[in-house]
Amino acid sequence: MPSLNEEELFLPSTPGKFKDRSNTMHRQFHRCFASTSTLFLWALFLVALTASYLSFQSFVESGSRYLSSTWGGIQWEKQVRTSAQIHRANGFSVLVTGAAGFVGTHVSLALRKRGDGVVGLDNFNDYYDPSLKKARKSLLNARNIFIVEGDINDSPLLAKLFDVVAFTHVMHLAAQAGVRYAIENPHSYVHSNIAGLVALLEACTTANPQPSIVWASSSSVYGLNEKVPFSELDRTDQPASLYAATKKAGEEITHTYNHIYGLSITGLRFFTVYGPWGRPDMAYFSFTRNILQGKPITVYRGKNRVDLARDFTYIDDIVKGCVASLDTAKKSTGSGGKKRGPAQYRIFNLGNTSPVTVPMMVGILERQLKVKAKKKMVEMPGNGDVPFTHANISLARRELGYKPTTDLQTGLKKFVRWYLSYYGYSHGKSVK
Ligand SMILES: O=C(O)[C@H]1O[C@H](OP(=O)(O)OP(=O)(O)OC[C@H]2O[C@@H](n3ccc(=O)[nH]c3=O)[C@H](O)[C@@H]2O)[C@H](O)[C@@H](O)[C@H]1O
Repeated sequence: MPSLNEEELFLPSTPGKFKDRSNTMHRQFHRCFASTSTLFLWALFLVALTASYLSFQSFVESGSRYLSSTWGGIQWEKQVRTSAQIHRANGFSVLVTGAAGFVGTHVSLALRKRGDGVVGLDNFNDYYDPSLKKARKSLLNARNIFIVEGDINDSPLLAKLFDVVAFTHVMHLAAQAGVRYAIENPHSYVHSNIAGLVALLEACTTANPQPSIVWASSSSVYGLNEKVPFSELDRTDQPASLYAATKKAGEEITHTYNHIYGLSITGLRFFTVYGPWGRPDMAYFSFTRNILQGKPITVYRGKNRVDLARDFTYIDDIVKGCVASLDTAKKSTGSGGKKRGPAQYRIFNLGNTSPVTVPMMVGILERQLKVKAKKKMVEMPGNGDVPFTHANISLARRELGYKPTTDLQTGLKKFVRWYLSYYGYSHGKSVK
């Protein structure tokens, strides 16, 4: 049986019909043309199929990003706008980064209390117990302050925030804190204190209007300086920790943005801030916990058994310094990403001006808690600590009217009262 040729394969057979050879050429041409256009149609179909598959994929991806994202959407924008609303004459709308942090929470509350609009931003990382940050968030939510959950490195998020609200000020407190933790996790400092800072400044630069920026530097920039008290005019090129180095870098970076883009910048060098809702990684906080739980505490000592000392500064005094900085900040001068004139650039020490040694701080805690600490005196490990800090605050006093009023005894009393009410205290064991 003869096999079917290609022509027959693709044409329906017409049994009993004579095949007219005179039309063969024409038919072949026609079929050839028909098969080319079929191929073309197939190719077109495949291209269309691939294109729709790819666009479906990107739709699915963006959709899932939207669904998994903690920000965005009409409801979210409404919450941001409402939170940013100003409730006093000539008030501010302030973006507070690190709003669920220790200082961020207190500053946000103070601003809201006087009628400023406040939108918080915090990534709720687990450097220390995130449940404390969530509790601070609840505190803020109860005062109608909305906290956006997100990272300062998230440029689309920052752009969106500035798109939704014309912030007059940014209070930038988000950072990787802690002096000694930098040995364990150096990259976290670069991520938050360098890359995150740059991402924020970029967003502020292109925002219209550009906000004025007040941000947290640190007393640690004075590093190994021996001349006391530390003045803003002193050298700051001998950092003893990566934390200090990133804060110092922040001062240089903000200066660059001030110079090129006209951003108004105020950097605040905080001196060992303490108080209610504080950071559990700090000595006064972890000592309190250990003392109550009957656990030993490690007290570092300097060379030749010299006690370490800090210019411990109470949170309420720091808040006053932050708010005064916002109040006295001049407007940024840039617009459309371009500088239009010189802009304000300031740096202030915010300390207490009366250093206290660490063993004295422990003594105060013992008296407040009515429990004797099990002290282990250990030579200060060379992991970033400095032997003492002491702020000269003349500049802040003159320019901001800054005047700290809380001594360590009074401040720790308030802290201990908060600690016991928050964590509870039963039979020497702290709960929660
Ligand atoms: O001013 C700042 O810019 C920084 O202040 C804070 O750093 P510090 O002044 O180092 O505070 P903190 O850790 O409470 O140690 C206090 C004292 O206790 C000693 N210390 C500490 C721990 C310990 O186990 N034993 C001990 O003796 C220790 O040797 C030190 O002498 C912030 O954490 C930091 O984020 C930054 O803001």
